[in-house]
Amino acid sequence: MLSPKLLTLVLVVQPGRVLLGMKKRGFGVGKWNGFGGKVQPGETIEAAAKRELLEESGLTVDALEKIGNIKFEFVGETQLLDVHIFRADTFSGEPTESDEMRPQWFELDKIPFSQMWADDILWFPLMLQKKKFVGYFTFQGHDVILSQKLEEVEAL
Ligand SMILES: Nc1nc(NC2CC2)cc(N2CCOCC2)n1
Repeated sequence: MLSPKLLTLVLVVQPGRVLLGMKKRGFGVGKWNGFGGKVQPGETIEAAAKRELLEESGLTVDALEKIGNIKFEFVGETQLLDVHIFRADTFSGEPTESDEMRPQWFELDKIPFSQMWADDILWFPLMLQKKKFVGYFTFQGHDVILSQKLEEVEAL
C-alpha cells in the first residue's frame, strides 16, 4: 500500500463564528473548507499547517491545537489521504483572499455544509466542542460516503 498522503487542515474559530475559505482551484474546488494542504519533505505537520494557513488566508497563528486525524480512502484509488486537523482560537492578521482561497466568516448556525466535503457535517460538532477525534471514511467519488468510522479519543 502506498504511504498515505499527509495533509493539513486548520479551522480558525472565534466565539460564535468559524473562518472558512472557498477553494478557487485544485482539489476540492468550489467547496468551503478550512485552510491547509500538503506537508513538504522535512517539514513537521504543524509547521506545514501554519505555512498553508498563512499562504491561503493571510493569518498567522502561534498556537495550533491538534484536534483530529481522519484517513480517507477512495474506491478504486490506492492513495490514502491522511488529514491532520487543527484548531486555532487566536491569530494575527486579516483574512485575505489568495489565489487558492476566498476567506469568509460563518456564524456557527450558518455553516454551509451543503457546499463542503460530505464528512465535515459529521466531525465539525466535535471540533466545535473541542473534542479530539480519529476517523476513517471510504468515499465513492467526491460526494458519496460508503463507510465511516469516527470516534472521540483522549489524546492524538
Ligand atoms: N474537510 C475536508 N474533508 C475532506 N474529505 C476528503 C476528501 C474526501 C478532505 C479535506 N482536505 C483534503 C485536502 O486538504 C485539505 C483538507 N478536508
